[in-house]
Amino acid sequence: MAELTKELSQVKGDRPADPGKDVRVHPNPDPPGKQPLDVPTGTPTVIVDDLHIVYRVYGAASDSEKGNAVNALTRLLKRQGRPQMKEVHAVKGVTFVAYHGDAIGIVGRNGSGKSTLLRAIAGLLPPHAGAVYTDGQPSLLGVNAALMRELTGERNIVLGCYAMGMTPTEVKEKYQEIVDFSGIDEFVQLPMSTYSSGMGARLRFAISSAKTHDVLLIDEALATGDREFRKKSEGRIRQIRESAGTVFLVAHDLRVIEETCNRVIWLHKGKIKMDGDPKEVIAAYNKG
Ligand SMILES: Nc1ncnc2c1ncn2[C@@H]1O[C@H](COP(=O)(O)OP(=O)(O)OP(=O)(O)O)[C@@H](O)[C@H]1O
Repeated sequence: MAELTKELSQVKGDRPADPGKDVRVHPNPDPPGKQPLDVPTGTPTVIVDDLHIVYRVYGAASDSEKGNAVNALTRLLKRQGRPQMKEVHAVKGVTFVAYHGDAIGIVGRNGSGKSTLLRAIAGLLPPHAGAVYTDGQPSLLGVNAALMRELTGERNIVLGCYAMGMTPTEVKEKYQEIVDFSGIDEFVQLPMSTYSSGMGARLRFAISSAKTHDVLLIDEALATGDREFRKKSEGRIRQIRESAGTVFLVAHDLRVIEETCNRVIWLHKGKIKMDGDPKEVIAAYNKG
């Protein structure tokens, strides 16, 4: 771990000092015998080092109890609760380095750990083991701009922009652009509870992408928009990449990934099965 941290600071040392940036580290104690990650030179934005994420579900039935009425009755008669704790090992030793300008698509079957990985990079889930190092503040689309259903689109835009750290002047400058990009028109004056799921997703994307992000994490947000909005969103993602950010994109629509990303990571049962050129990885994923 110390080796990795040293190498990261050496890589950062090659670049001009940027006081606005920081390196956030979400480490956990190394498992014994772990080898340090071999970090290639360049300008990494995210380093995921042998990351393990484990969910703990309290009160969950163990496998032997599932659907077993006798067990349920016995527990009831003995006045036993269900204290069992079940662990779900969602991400199992994932390691990779993302660079400035990367747009990385993450593919995998349902339950393979895609959303969990994004949430861990965003710092929303603590590692069980391993670590995530990020250069700057990662933003998970739709979470950082925490929108409130009972408030109007207008209020959500203003609050969402403030939540992302914009100044009042920046909010004023960006407001109309966000409304136009989202395409929600006069609905902006109505509470978000009146929006369709597609409209909500469009507004969320418009707010979140109005700010230049160091690391933008997008989880299926493009899936709900229509074709026209998807095209606009892809253009916005390209802009973010060009402004030297890094984008992670989870989408079940492989066309979106292929058209938007320069690299694809295939997760299978919590592990990386393949990491590389979008065409090659998607072809292998479609076969396997
Ligand atoms: N809050 C949670 N509590 C317990 N287990 C969870 C939780 N969230 C996810 N899991 C489990 O972790 C594993 C990975 O889930 P995750 O949502 O990351 O997969 P995914 O690849 O994003 O799936 P999908 O394509 O269906 O969205 C699954 O086994 C899932 O059941």
